[in-house]
Amino acid sequence: MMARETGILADRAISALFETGRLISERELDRDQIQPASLDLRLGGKAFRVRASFMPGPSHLVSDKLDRLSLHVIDLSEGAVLETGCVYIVPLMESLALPADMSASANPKSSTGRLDIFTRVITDYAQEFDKIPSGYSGPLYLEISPRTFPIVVRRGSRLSQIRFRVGQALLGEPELLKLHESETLVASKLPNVSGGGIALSIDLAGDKEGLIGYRGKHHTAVVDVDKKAQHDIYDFWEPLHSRGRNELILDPDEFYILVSREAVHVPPDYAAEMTPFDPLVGEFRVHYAGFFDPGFGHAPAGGRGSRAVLEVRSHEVPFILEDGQIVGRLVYEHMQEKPASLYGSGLGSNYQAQGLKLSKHFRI
Ligand SMILES: O=c1ccn([C@H]2C[C@H](O)[C@@H](COP(=O)(O)OP(=O)(O)OP(=O)(O)O)O2)c(=O)[nH]1
Repeated sequence: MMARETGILADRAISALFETGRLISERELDRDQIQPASLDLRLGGKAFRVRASFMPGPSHLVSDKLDRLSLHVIDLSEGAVLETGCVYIVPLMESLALPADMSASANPKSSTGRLDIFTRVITDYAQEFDKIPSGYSGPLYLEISPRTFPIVVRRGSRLSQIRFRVGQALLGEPELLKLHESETLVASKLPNVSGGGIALSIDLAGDKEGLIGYRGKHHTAVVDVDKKAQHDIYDFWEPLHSRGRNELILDPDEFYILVSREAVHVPPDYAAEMTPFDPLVGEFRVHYAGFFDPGFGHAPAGGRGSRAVLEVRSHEVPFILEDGQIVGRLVYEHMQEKPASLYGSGLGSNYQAQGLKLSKHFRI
């Protein structure tokens, strides 16, 4: 099939960006750094502990702000602990020289969101976080603020990811409904399409044992972001069980890992993104709206029945979530072309065919 002109760049096109000097990295790429529709971004060698988060604004470089706001510089070459409640800025190894018709957007990796590590990509002259305007040329920085667990990171750790886009690629509602009819995007009897996205609701009925989710513990040991299956779940998480009512009272400022009631499907020619549910409907939100890869939940890629894992917080007031309540929406975009490798097929993918799944750092 011919590549579309507009759309999200697939793996091959991301590799080509390196070859043409549109993407520059201070070190050779890691083997699995290019994903089906995104590139993982790597931390550089130092972290700046800053007093507070900031936006550079139209007339400032990030480095200008760091000169003013940096309290201490931390060497990441051997690894260092980033503490909860503190804000750090880390220059990333990758930088950009995008063509005029190409923009990009960034998001925490799902593993980062599941650890409640708040991250946002910042560019020079930025007026928005995680958005890289068309034609941007310059460095990338990552703001990091661990919320629940202190973490160990090092030069090369991958916390955030970036997607590249040519033109406008978002599916309108009629197109989204048509795709849902042929491909079942969200396995719901009554698909709810509105606000440009298809709704996901929460499962609070639980599994056979009535497990509905996990609540992060406080004052834990540190999590090394680069190590898989290192930690015992129960040292970091309190399991939550249904007590018959299929509801959960969200405690403000606690962090919850929950799961969607519906299975989710991203066909190979599309990429999806979860957007938080309208906060006007309740003072809670899916905290880290994330990227969903082409092939996630796709049966030929081993994904049948994959649910979406949801990272949920309530703000200001306690809030009762009920089984089946809408908590987020998936928006879909066209890929420019089908990726060479789909999510779940030989990329070391951690979450294909997942149910209620904590991040890869924990062992059962
Ligand atoms: O809020 C989210 C975001 C994503 N996902 C799923 C869909 C996505 O395709 C998959 C992997 O996401 P990502 O690539 O961001 O995670 P990762 O940490 O890089 O894991 P992997 O190593 O499996 O790519 O997790 C969720 O369940 N919930």
